[in-house]
Amino acid sequence: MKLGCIGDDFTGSSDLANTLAKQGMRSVQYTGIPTRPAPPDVEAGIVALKTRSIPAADAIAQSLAALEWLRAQGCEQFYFKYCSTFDSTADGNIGPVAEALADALDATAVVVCPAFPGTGRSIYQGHLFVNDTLLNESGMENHPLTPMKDPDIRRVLAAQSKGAVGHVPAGTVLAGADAISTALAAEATAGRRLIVVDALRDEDLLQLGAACKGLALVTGGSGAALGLPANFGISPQSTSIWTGEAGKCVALSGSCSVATRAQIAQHKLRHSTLEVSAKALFDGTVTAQTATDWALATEGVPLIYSSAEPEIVAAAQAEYGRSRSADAFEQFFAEIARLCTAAGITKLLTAGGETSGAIVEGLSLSQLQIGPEIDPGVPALRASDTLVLALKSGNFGAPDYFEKAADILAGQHQ
Ligand SMILES: Nc1ncnc2c1ncn2[C@@H]1O[C@H](COP(=O)(O)OP(=O)(O)OP(=O)(O)O)[C@@H](O)[C@H]1O
Ligand SMILES: O=C(O)[C@@H](O)C(=O)CO
Repeated sequence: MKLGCIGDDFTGSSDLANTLAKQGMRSVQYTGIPTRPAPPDVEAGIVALKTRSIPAADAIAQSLAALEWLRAQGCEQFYFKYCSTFDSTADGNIGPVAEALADALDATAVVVCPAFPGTGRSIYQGHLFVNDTLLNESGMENHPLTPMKDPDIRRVLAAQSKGAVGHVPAGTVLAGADAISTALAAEATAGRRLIVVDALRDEDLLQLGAACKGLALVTGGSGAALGLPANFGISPQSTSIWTGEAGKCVALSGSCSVATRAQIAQHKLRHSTLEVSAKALFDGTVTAQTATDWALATEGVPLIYSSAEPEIVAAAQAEYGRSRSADAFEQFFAEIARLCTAAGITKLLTAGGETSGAIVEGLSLSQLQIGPEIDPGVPALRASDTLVLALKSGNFGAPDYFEKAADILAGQHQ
């Protein structure tokens, strides 16, 4: 294994695996830390954790354990994947985990770059944009678990970190890999170890990738990984043959992101949907069993969702508690996934990083093979001979995502 990756959530890990696979790396996504060595042909191992919004000390401990396993596989470079919208709480966990990994690896210059131009995320003057809006005006300010209220990534990171935060501005990035390398070294010499790097275009990320050759640790969204495979002499190639699965597809969404809500609205035009409110969940009016029974009896691509507008989520959190309602929905969806697969469902679509993490863990899926890209950042995945799935990050995907994803999981639209 050449590149060892640690993802702070499951959809984000599949986003990174998708990028590396498209760039030609033989990539496998692991659910948590594997207990056995990886086969020798795996070039990039992505250990997916669910550490984005847990206490920082737990996130550090799990990330260091993942690092240890990846080191034992012989990796030459390590990558910490977090969200392209820098999702984190006031306590972390991006800064604390990045610093702990840097300590463990003796890394003195660590790139911090959540840019992902393919999905509209760019960084200019240390500020993160989602398309043409600043992060804190993009809808992310209302995120149920990690509301992002400050677009200045340098300031957000500094508040979570022990050390000073550096910056490589766009002017330097546009000058290319050598200029970026020099600037990274200068920031490191000045004692600024975590260094936010501006990036607007894929070309900037390819230059950044070249500048990262030889650095022990790189951190970012999936975009900052774009140029890393080339450092290992690996070039883009077409992905392996995807055969898909016959049978029924069920979609589950606990994602309250703007993009998911638009996708649900579009899906409703042609398919049946079942909305589950926090009240229905806590009252027991809807259970995982009744929701599963509904899905199994419904034609098309049935979608069960708790996704709701920010005001509805805020009211549920006020009544039932933020983490209690999040946990209850996550366990609800995980149980539906277990019941569905036990009933012979072969295709699952899940929306939302936390939701997808709970489902993948609930199904005890140990590793995922990367298939074709459905939309930027979302690959089709094969979990076993009888189960394929796609884990969609909240704000990813086109409005027709659910129907398109179901088709691709079925082996159509190739
Ligand atoms: N109606 C609701 N009321 C309160 N909490 C909810 C509701 N629906 C979902 N949740 C919780 O909100 C959280 C949504 O986070 P999740 O990561 O799944 O989606 P997302 O934030 O859109 O995706 P991503 O993290 O990929 O951007 C989950 O913990 C989920 O259980
Ligand atoms: O980087 C992203 O935006 C996604 O891969 C993700 O992590 C969202 O949860």
